[in-house]
Amino acid sequence: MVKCDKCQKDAVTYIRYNGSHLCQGHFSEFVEKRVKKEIRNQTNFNKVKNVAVAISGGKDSSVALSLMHSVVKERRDVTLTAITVDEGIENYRPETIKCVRELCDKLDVTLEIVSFKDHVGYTMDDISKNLGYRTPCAFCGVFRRQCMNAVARNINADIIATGHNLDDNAQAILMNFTRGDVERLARLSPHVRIQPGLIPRIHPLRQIPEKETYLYAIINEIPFSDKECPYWSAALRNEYRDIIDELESRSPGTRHSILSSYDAIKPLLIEKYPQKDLGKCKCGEPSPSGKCMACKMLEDLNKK
Ligand SMILES: Nc1ncnc2c1ncn2[C@@H]1O[C@H](COP(=O)(O)OP(=O)(O)OP(=O)(O)O)[C@@H](O)[C@H]1O
Repeated sequence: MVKCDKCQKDAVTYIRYNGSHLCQGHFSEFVEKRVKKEIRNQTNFNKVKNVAVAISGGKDSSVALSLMHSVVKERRDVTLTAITVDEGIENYRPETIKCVRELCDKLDVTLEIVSFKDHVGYTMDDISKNLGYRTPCAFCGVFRRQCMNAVARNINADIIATGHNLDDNAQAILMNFTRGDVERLARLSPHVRIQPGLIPRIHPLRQIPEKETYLYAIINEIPFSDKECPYWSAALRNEYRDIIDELESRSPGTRHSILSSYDAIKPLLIEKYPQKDLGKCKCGEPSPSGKCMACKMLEDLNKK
């Protein structure tokens, strides 16, 4: 059995991009150190007093909530709330919500659940029957972000932490580069600019590969669901996931390089694409151009 590089215990994993073998304890420490550093870098706790974590019940957001909880519990001046959006996806969301409740009970964190049905009038299963030229994920992403933002604003959250990991971040960066959507690159979260009505989103797990969050959740007995969304195969992201996986397997460390290149040019992107003042849509959500995307999509759906 291969031993841990830091002690005499058996290794549970090999980290290819830095060549280390780690036991359970040292692996957990390796993850926690980087996540806590990211939380500190992305959050100014002198100003942030009310933290929301968007949790779907998957491994990443469940790990994000657990680690945010371990940072926040040492601070009496900061409150933590979990937010879950119930999109109305049969055979998927009910099971994941069960896991969310279990974790919130375990950590004693207040949970706010908001449903598409109540917020936009349709479940995702209803919407999937009337997609038109759009993919289900196009609707789901827009409505979900709107629900998350509205709830976070209602509870006076200063930030929303999501479970986006290193793979998610590298995919988003590559996707926007290859599409030539440079302006959107400047706006990717973690958000560094504060916009009225839009609660900034942070990514505590942005340095952690997906496989590591999975292992961390298992080792630390964090309840989560690994059920897959039935609409997953339609996600545009999947193509970029395959490309990045291939690059990473040939050249370990590629995902970290994509992220650090992006971080190096982000200040220049922000300078080139200065923040547009956000107006307010009639629904109350911030929008750069009058009617927000969610209202436009809803109008399309109502016509059908
Ligand atoms: N239904 C939801 N309710 C609350 N937050 C959500 C929901 N779906 C996604 N999120 C947030 O957006 C992040 C990225 O979404 P994604 O679809 O990749 O998550 P997932 O695969 O369902 O689960 P996870 O990222 O937790 O493993 C999640 O980590 C979570 O923070």
